[in-house]
Amino acid sequence: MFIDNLIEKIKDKKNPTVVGLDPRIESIPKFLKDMAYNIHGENVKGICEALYLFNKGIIDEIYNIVSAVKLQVAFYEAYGAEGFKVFFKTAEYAKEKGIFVIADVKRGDIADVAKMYSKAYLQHKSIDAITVNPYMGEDTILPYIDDMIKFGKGLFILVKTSNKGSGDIQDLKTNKGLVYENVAEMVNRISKMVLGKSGYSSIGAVVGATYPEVAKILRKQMPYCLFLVPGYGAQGATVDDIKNCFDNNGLGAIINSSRKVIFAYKSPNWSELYSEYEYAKAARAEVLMMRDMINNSIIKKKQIMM
Ligand SMILES: O=C(O)c1cc(=O)[nH]c(=O)n1[C@@H]1O[C@H](COP(=O)(O)O)[C@@H](O)[C@H]1O
Repeated sequence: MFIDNLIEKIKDKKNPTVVGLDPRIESIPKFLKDMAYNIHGENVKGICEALYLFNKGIIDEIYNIVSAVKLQVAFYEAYGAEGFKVFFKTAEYAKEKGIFVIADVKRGDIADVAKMYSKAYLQHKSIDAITVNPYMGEDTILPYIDDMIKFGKGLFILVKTSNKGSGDIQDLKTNKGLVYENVAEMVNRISKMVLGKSGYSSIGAVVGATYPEVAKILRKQMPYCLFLVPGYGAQGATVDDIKNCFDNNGLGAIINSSRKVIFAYKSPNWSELYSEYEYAKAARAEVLMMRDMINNSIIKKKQIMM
C-alpha cells in the first residue's frame, strides 16, 4: 500500500524531506544549457533537454538520501508536448532510482473529468501520488479512490495552502466553522477508506508550512492523514514552523522544498563551496542540512517525549 511503503522508506532514510523538481530554465547552469542547445538548438526541444539533464543530475545526487520527489507539472506543461515528455521521463528516472514520485497536478473537476485526470496520472506506472484540489466538492475527489486502491497509489488533498492569499477563501467563517476546517473534516472522513497498517491513510493532506498554528489544529483534526508540507525554505517557513505537522512519534509529515534545494548552488550558503558544475552536490548538501535540522530539532525531541 502506498502509505505504508512511503512511511517505511521515510524511516529507512531517516528523512522526511521531499525534493521539489520545479526547474526554471533561467536558473539552470549554463553548461547544461550549452550541452542541450548544441544537440537540439535553442528551442523548446533544447530547453526540455536542459530541464531533463538538470533533473537527472539532481536525482543522481539525492536518490539515496530522500524518499520522494515532487514534480510540479506547470514547469513542464509550459513547454507543451515536449514538456510533458520530460515530466514523465523525469518521473520514470526517479522511479528507476527507487524514489516515490508525487505529481503535483492540483486537479479539480467534475467526477467524469476527474476520472480522466486519474487515468492520466494515477494510472501511470511512474507516478505514485498526485495532489488534488477539493474546493469543487467531495464528488470530485471520490473518482480517484478506485484507482488508488486498484493501483496502490496516493492522494494529497489541498486543505490549507501555503500562499499569502490562502486565507481569502480557506479562512472564511461559515456557520459550521472555517472553510478549511470543513475541508479537513471531509478529508479525514474519506481518508479512513484507505487506511494502512501504519495507522496512516493513502489519502494525505496538503498543509502549508507558513501557517504553523493552523497546522497544530489540523494535525489533531486529521489523525490519519500524512501531511505534504510546502512552504519551507524559499517561501520563508523554517524548521520551527513545521514542528506542529509531525505526530508524537516524529512521523506524519513530509516536507517539500523546491527552489531552495535545486538551486542551492546559487545561494550564499553554498555558492562559494560549489561551482555551477557541482549544482547537484549543492542540492545534496542543502537536503542533508535540512534533514539534520528536522531530525535534531523535531524528530529526536518528539521521540524523547514518548
Ligand atoms: O501542493 C503543493 O505542493 C503546494 C501547495 C501549497 O500550498 N503551496 C505550494 O507552494 N505548493 C507547491 O510547493 C512547491 C513550492 O516550491 P518552493 O517555494 O520553491 O519550495 C511548488 O511546487 C508549489 O506548487
